[in-house]
Formats: sequence, structure tokens, C-alpha cells
Amino acid sequence: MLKQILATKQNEIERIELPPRYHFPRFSLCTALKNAKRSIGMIAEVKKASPSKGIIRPNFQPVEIAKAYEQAGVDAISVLTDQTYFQGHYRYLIEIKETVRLPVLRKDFIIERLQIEESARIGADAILLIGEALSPKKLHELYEEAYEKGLECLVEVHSRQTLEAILERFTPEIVGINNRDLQTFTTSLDTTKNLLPHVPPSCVVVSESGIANAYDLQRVRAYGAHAVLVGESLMRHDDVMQAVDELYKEVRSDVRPS
Ligand SMILES: O=P(O)(O)OC[C@@H](O)[C@@H](O)c1c[nH]c2ccccc12
Repeated sequence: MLKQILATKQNEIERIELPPRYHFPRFSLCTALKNAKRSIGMIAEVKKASPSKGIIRPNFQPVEIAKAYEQAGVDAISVLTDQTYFQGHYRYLIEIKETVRLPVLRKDFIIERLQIEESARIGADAILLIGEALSPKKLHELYEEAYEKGLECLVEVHSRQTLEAILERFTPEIVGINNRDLQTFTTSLDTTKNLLPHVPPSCVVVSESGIANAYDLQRVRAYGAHAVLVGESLMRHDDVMQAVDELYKEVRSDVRPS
């Protein structure tokens, strides 16, 4: 599946017409996660659909969702901008930057430099770089390019092998451990448990995907994650502000919910 997404993306990149430059206040994702407002940081995602689940939120109002996230006290917002597979758009990111004062992560499949210029122009504070989608060399080049343009990167990995290959080249500031296997779409929080001990202590670590309830949140916190990235379980709630609160409910991380 990842291969197919990347092939589509490559085609789309050939047709990119760069948007004008928007001038928004910038916010650091890394700083926001280091100074998380609650017991563990949260990047809340604005996502209408996904290739594995289809439409997740039928009545999709990206700006309203982002405002509710801000009121709920999340630390940052992730916006899906891929159109073909996630029904996103970079326009959503622009509208959200116009409205909320939080770091905004552009969630897309970034594989070429041109997409970094595009991300800078639309006002993204950070971009996603996927370890499984790029060679370590290319990933490092895009990482440097992004920081030169004032964008931070969330460097996402799913396997120990990918993580080690990246660390041989450089140490990213922010590492995302994706609990979802992008080939099969299955999620397991054990991915965070298994990979986290191999991430250098200087990195801010985000546990991504498959966080369904307060128990899951406490579990990845116990594994040592500094933050979580949550999409679907928030998007399925009518009231996303309440959904954030419910994730932060106090539960014992060693007791499974019934
Ligand atoms: O909806 P979830 O299971 O809470 O997951 C959010 C986020 O981690 C997921 O959307 C994601 C993680 N890595 C990605 C790469 C591309 C697109 C999407 C993603």
C-alpha cells in the first residue's frame, strides 16, 4: 500500500503549482512537546478519511475541529493534506493556521524538496518524514532542507531496522514511533514498547497511531513516550473536546479496560 501511495505522490509532484507565501506566526513543535501542558504531550490530528478505514468523519469541519482541540488544551495539531488517500487538502492547513495559535504539523508523504517549499509557503510549522518511505540519505537531505526553511520534522519509524539506519546518519530532534504498519495497517502499541529503548535520550519521542483510550495513553506514557499523535479516536467523537478530556482520564496503565 505504501508503495502505491508513493507512486501516486510522485505523479502529483510533477503537477505542483506552488501557492503564494502565507505569513503566519511560527510555533515550535519540539518546544511545545517538551513543555507539554499535561502528563504527556498530545498532537491531535485533523483527518477526514484514511485508506484503511474510509470516511472517519462524515461531517468534516477542519477549522471547527482545530478550534476545539485548541480549547481542549492539546499541544499541537496535525493536518492531513494528502487528497487522494486521506481526502485532505493544504487549504485546511492554511485555514487552521489562520485560526489557532499552536504548532501545526503537515501530515503528508513528503518525498521531494518541492513539497518542502510548498509546506513553508502554506505556513506549516513542521512536516512528517517517513523512514519507511525514504532512504536514510534522502531523508537526511530533506530534513536539512526543512530546517533551513524554518520547518521542523517529525521523523517517523516503524521498525528497529529503519530507526538504526537513520541513526547511523544523524539524530533527529523529534522521532515518531508509528504503531501502525503502513503495509498492513495493523496497529500494536508494542511497537512503541520495543523501539523506544533504542531511541537516543536527546530525542523527543511521539507514539503515533492506534491510541484508542485513556489506558492506551497511559501505556505509551509508561513506555517513556513524551507525546502521542491521535487521530481516529478523536475524529469518531461528535465532541472532540470531550474526546481529548477522556483520553487524559486517570487510569492505571496496568489494568486493561473491560
Ligand atoms: O488515527 P490514528 O490511528 O490515531 O493515527 C494517527 C496518525 O498517527 C496516523 O494518521 C498516521 C501516522 N503516520 C502516518 C503517515 C501518513 C498518514 C497518516 C499517518
